[in-house]
Amino acid sequence: MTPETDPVPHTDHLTVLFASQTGNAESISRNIYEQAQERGFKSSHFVLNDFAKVDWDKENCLVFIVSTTGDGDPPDNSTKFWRHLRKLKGVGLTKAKYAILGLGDTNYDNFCQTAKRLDTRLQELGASPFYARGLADDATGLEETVDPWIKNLWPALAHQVICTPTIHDLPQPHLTSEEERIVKDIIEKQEHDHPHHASHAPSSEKPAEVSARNGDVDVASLAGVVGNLSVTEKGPVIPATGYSIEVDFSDMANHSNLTALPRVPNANLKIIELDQPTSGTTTTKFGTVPSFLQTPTPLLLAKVNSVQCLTPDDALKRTISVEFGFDDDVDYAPGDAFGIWAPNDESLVRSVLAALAVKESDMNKQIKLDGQGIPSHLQPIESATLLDIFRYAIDLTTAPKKANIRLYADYAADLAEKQKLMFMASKQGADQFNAFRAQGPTFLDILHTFPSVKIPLVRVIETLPPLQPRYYSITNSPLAKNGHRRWCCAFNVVTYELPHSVKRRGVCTPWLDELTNKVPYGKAVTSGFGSIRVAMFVKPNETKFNLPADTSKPVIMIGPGTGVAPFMGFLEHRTEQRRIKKRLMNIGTGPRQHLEDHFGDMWLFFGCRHREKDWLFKEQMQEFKNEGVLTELQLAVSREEDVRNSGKYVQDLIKIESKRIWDLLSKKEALIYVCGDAKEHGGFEKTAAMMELNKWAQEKRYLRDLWA
Ligand SMILES: Cc1cc2nc3c(=O)[nH]c(=O)nc-3n(C[C@H](O)[C@H](O)[C@H](O)COP(=O)(O)O)c2cc1C
Repeated sequence: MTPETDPVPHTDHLTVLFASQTGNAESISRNIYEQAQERGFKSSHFVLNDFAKVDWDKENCLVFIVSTTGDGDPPDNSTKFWRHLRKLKGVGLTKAKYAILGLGDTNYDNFCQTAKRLDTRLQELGASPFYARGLADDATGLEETVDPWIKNLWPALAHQVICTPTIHDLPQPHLTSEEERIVKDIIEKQEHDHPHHASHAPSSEKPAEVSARNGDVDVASLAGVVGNLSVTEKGPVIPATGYSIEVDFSDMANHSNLTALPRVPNANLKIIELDQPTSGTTTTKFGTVPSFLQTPTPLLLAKVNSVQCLTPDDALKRTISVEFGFDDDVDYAPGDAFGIWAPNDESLVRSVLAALAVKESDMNKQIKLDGQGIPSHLQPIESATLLDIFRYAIDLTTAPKKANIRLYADYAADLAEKQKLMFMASKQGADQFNAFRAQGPTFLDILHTFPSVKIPLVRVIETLPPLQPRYYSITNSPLAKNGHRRWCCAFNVVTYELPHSVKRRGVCTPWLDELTNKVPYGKAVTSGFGSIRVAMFVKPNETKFNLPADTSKPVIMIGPGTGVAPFMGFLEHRTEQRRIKKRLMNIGTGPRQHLEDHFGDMWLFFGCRHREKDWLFKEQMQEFKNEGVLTELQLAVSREEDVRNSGKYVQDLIKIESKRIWDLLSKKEALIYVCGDAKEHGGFEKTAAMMELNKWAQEKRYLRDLWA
C-alpha cells in the first residue's frame, strides 16, 4: 500500500487509540500521545472500547496502536469497539485518515491479526491510510519496528494535522517514586559534576562511556569459572568472554525528565529444587534431548551422513553443506525447510551461570519452575537442569529489549550504572539504547558492562526471550534415491568481528561446524560423525515457495549466495521428475522434444564474489545444465576484475535479459522465485533484484501475483 500524503493539513486534531492486553500497546500509545502534545499537535488518547467518546464525524486523523492476543484475537479492551465496527455499514469514514501500528509475535500463527483486520475494515468503511502500517514483533524486540515507526510518524503527521507549537503543554512524566528518585539523582549528580550541563551549554569534555575496559575479560566477574574450568563430555570448556559495550552518555545530563519508561515485567516464577531427578529428557535409542523442546511437527533426531566444506580457506565466508539421515521416512517437498534446535554455546551458558553466581555443582541439579503466568515457552518444563534450560530454552545472544534494560536498572547496586540503564530505557535515551543494541550485546556482555547488576536467576529465566530454532532450506529432493531418509542443507558459518575486536557468532551454524569437526575444504567427509544426533523438525513452506504443480510452466530462480539452496532442491526434484516421466513415456532413445514438452524452462540467476572461491554447487549446476534440466545458467561475479559478458550482480543480469524474461512471463506464465539472505552481500542483490522486478510489476501491472 502506498502511503498518501496531503500537501496541506486538513484537520487540527489527532486522536490516538489503543487496544492492549498486557500493557505494551497502551504504553506505546501514551508515549505517542505525549510526544504529539510536546510537538504541538492537539491530541487526545483513548482505549478503543471508549470509542463512543470520539466524535467519528469530526476526528479525521486517527493513530491506532493495537496488539493481538489469544489465537489471533483482539485485546479484551477493544471487543466492544469490534462489535460496533462490524455493525457499521457503507463508507461513512471517507474523510478519515489513519495510521496503524500493530504489536504481535511471530511465534504465533496469526501475526498481528488485529492490526491487519483493522486496516482492512477501515478501508472497507472508506477511510484511507496516511502512513505505512507498522507490524512490530515481540519475538525479535518491538522497538526494532516501533522506534523508527514513531520517528517517521511525525513528518507524515505534519501533512495531516495542523501543528501549533505555541500550545506547548508539556505533559508530566509518569514515573514511580523509585524512578523519580533516580531521575532526581541524575540531575543532582550532573549539576554537581558538570555545572555547565545544567544550563544546557555544549560540553567540551570527552564523552562519558559505560566502561573504558573495552574488550578486556573481567575475570573476576566470571566467579565460579575462574580456576575451576568446567569439563563436559567434549573436554574442558573455555569461559566465554564478556565485552564491555561502549556508549556515549554525555547527552544524559541534558535530560531532567525521563519519560515512556517501559513496565518492568511481572515476577511470577519460582524455582523449586527437586531432591530426586524426574524424567526431564526425551530418551530415544539415539540419545537424549530435553523433553521440553516444542516442535510444530514431530521431533526428529537426525544423524550426520556427510559434511562438505564448499569454500576454500581464503574465501570471505565458510560455507558448509551437511547431509542428515533419518531411520524412518520423513515427508517433505522442495521449498520446505528444516528447523534445527541448536543449543546455546556451552562456554557462554556456563559463563552466564557463573556470572549469576550459580555454583558449578548446582548447574546439573534438577529444578522445577512454578508460579502463575509462566511464559509459554517455559510451561512445558516439568523438570530440567539449569544447564539445559540455559542451553535450550532461553535466548542469550539476541540484543535486549528496553523492558529488560529497565529491569536490569532495578537490580543495579551502583547508582551510575542504574542511571545509565534507566536512561537507555527511556524515550530520551533512545539514541544510546540504539547504539547499545547496535553492538549486539549478549546477556553476558550486559552483566560484564554493568557488573553491579545482581539479578536473581529466576528473573533471568522468565524475562529473557525464548531460544528459537534455526531454519534451513532443503537442497535435495525426496524423489531422489533414499530421498525420504535424508535431507541436505547449505549454510554460511556465522562468525564475525565487530569494531573493537568484539567477536560474535551465530547460535546454530558454528555449533554444527564444530560438532562435525570443522571439515576442510574439498570432498565430502562421510565418517567420524557416528554418535552425533541433531534435534530437528520439518517446517513446511507456507508461502507457496514450492515448484508449480504444472511442470510445463517455466521457472525463473534468483538466488545469490546461499540463497541458491532451495533451488538446488528444485533442480534435483526436476531431474527426478524428468527421469520418472521418461520411464513412463518409455521414451528411451526417442526424440528429446517429447520430454521437453512436459517441462518448462528452468533459469537460474546465481551471484557470487569469485568463481573460484564461492561459486557454491558449481559442479552440480553445470551437471544440471549439461543434462538439460537447467535451461539457462546466469552467473554474476561481483569481485573479479575481468568479468566479461556478464553483470556484477544478479540484478544486472536480469536487466540484460529483461526482454527474454518478459517473454517467458507474458507468453508462458513463468513463475519467478527470489531467495536470499538479506544480510548476505549487504542485502544488495536480493533487494535490488526485487526492486528491478517490482518496477516491472508496476510498469506492466502483471508480475505481482506471480511472486512465489
Ligand atoms: C497469551 C498471548 C497470546 C498472544 N497471541 C498472539 C497472536 O495470536 N498473534 C500475535 O501476533 N501475537 C500474539 N501475542 C503477542 C502479543 O501481541 C505481543 O506480546 C504484544 O507485544 C502484546 O502487547 P500488549 O501488551 O499491548 O497486549 C500473544 C501474547 C500473549 C501473551
